[in-house]
Amino acid sequence: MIIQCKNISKKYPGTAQPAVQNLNITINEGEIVSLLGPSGCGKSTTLRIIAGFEVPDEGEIILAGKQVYGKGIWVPPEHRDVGMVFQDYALFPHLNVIKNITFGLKRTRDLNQRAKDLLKLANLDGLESKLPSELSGGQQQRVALIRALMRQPCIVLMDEPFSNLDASLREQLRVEIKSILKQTETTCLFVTHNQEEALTISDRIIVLNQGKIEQIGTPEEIYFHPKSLFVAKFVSQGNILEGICSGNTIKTEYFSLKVNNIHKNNGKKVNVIIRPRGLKPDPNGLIKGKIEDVQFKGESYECIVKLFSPQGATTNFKITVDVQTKIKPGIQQTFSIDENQITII
Ligand SMILES: Nc1ncnc2c1ncn2[C@@H]1O[C@H](COP(=O)(O)OP(=O)(O)OP(=O)(O)O)[C@@H](O)[C@H]1O
Repeated sequence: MIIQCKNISKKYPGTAQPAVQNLNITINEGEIVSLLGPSGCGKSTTLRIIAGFEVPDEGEIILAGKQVYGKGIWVPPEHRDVGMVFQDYALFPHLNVIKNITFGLKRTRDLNQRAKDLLKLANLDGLESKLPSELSGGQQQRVALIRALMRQPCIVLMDEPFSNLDASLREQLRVEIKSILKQTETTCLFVTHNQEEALTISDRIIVLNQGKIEQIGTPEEIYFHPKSLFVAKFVSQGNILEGICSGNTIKTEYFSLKVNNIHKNNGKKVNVIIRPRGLKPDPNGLIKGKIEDVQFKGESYECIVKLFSPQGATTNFKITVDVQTKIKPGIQQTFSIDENQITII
């Protein structure tokens, strides 16, 4: 185990709520784990506590088997053996690439070889003598990662590493950074508020809400089996309807669904979460709606559909359909439900 955080809590002076509360986190060697949550949920505080830039009020932190906080011990950041990668790259502007990545290290033959290998792996070979200002944002972020890796830290901590880049570059860099981390067998904890980013890059995701852990799991577990409404809404952008179980049917205000294994909930209220691909245009479908908005996303359309209840109520659903689907704003459309895209909580 590379990181063990036990019952970490931190409240900043003068604030009403703790920034993080009773966090228990373990990260295994070679894992890429993301801390995912909305602004202010405590992601950066958690990362900074692990790095040693913030001191928690209580708990214990063990990094690569060494106690760095708790039981009367506090190890300063420079002795924690962690590498940091920041949103704004934090490269030395007056030093070229090779000097940036070897800064503060003894230039031995082994070190030079390591620098060469890592630059090649990050597709930066040939750029050794360039200054940061002569590089693109994606190249600068890869230099920042290589600089962290040069010291062979037990873990790399990344705080929103992609957020300064535009959307297409961000997607490309995610793939490149993941590949570098995996090829170097680096353990990594990274912070993001972007659910798509967390789903694509992580082996496991820790979802934080108001300083507490909502759920920890693989991207698939978090996406397909959210344990709370918060996770369902935040991670899978699910549409939520209240329903009542009756036999193997759930009745909602807008439609009824046949669902297996819900007999034990007979008569109970549940929440039905329908992910964006759960409502499918179907000429034989029984659910009626009106397309309110259509956004082209390249591989798919993201649409807002207004559903009508028999009693005259309406609600807006966010759905995703393939680009082959004939859909445009203003049309009436019938839909069916894809049971694989539903979670009952
Ligand atoms: N130095 C500080 N002093 C007082 N309160 C702070 C301090 N740093 C953070 N906070 C508060 O602690 C809470 C958690 O902040 P934190 O920055 O960890 O959240 P975050 O999830 O990283 O948010 P963001 O994505 O916006 O950076 C917030 O309510 C924030 O206002």
